[in-house]
Amino acid sequence: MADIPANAPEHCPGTGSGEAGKSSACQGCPNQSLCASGVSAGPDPAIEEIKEKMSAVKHKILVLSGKGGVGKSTFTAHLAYGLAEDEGKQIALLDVDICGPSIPKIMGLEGEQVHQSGSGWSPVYVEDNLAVMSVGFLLGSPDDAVIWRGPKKNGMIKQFLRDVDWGNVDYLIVDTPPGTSDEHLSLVQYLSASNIDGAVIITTPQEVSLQDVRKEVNFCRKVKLPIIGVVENMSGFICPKCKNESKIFPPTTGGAEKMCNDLNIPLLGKVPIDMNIGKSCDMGKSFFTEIPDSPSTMEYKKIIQKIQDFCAETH
Ligand SMILES: Nc1ncnc2c1ncn2[C@@H]1O[C@H](COP(=O)(O)OP(=O)(O)OP(=O)(O)O)[C@@H](O)[C@H]1O
Repeated sequence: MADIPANAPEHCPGTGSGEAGKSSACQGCPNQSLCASGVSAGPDPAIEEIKEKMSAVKHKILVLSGKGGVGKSTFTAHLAYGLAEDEGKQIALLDVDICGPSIPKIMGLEGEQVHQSGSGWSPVYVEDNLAVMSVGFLLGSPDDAVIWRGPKKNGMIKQFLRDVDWGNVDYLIVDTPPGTSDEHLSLVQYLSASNIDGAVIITTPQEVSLQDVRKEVNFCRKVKLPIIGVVENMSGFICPKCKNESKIFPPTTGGAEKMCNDLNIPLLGKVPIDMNIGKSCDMGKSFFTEIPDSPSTMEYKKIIQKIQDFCAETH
């Protein structure tokens, strides 16, 4: 008997049917590649196991972007650093940017490996209260390419969510690939029973990036993923000498602010360009400790506070 998901399009053939993901009714459905991969045929016992594991994780946040290169992984790393400043809180960062894992480099963890213990895969610790897991830890060299089809990516995400020994966690932050791909569908499928707090979407002020954010917002709405808000990154450059601001990527359509107003979603903040951000990331160090008084650091921290406030209101 075919199982019809709640957000299915009209004439959905159902996840248990041979037509799942392949019929004309599936075109444009956010679940299409997931259904076509066959992972949703029949109840997946991993969902219950993941739900059990995730019951020890208080807040879950996905970091998304429409385009690549807009600063999503940099933001994710600094969200984790910022939250971990409260030593009483346990933070976990999961990098599921399977084809381009940059978190190990940004956080100075290149060459680290994952160890298997009796209670699962042990994550790599940046601080006592900041644990990281990335597909990058499973590759032989940072130059190795991951060329996987949907079902294999789905299997890896399942393992990451079910088998990593995070312990009790206050915030799990997930760095995702740009766009909406197999990885996003798998995450939503596996975490849907586990109360995701919501998604933070990163963009630059340019229309070319904002256009893809609108798609991202549609995706979130279709799969019922709450949107915590949008971060406009690389939002101008403040000259360290004269303090004048130059718009390096001038918005032609009103930038993220207008888009957020139009779509009725919060704009969490605008992070200016700071050349030292790239430098800190290349050195694998936190920009917050490297340049604590940068306008970008201050804006990041305001945004992190807003995200904490959002999560505190949800549960
Ligand atoms: N506010 C900023 N000011 C200056 N440089 C920045 C800023 N934010 C990010 N960068 C730099 O921009 C580049 C891209 O950032 P990042 O790798 O985080 O993007 P991304 O969106 O995760 O890309 P992808 O999804 O393709 O991996 C990096 O070199 C990073 O150091």
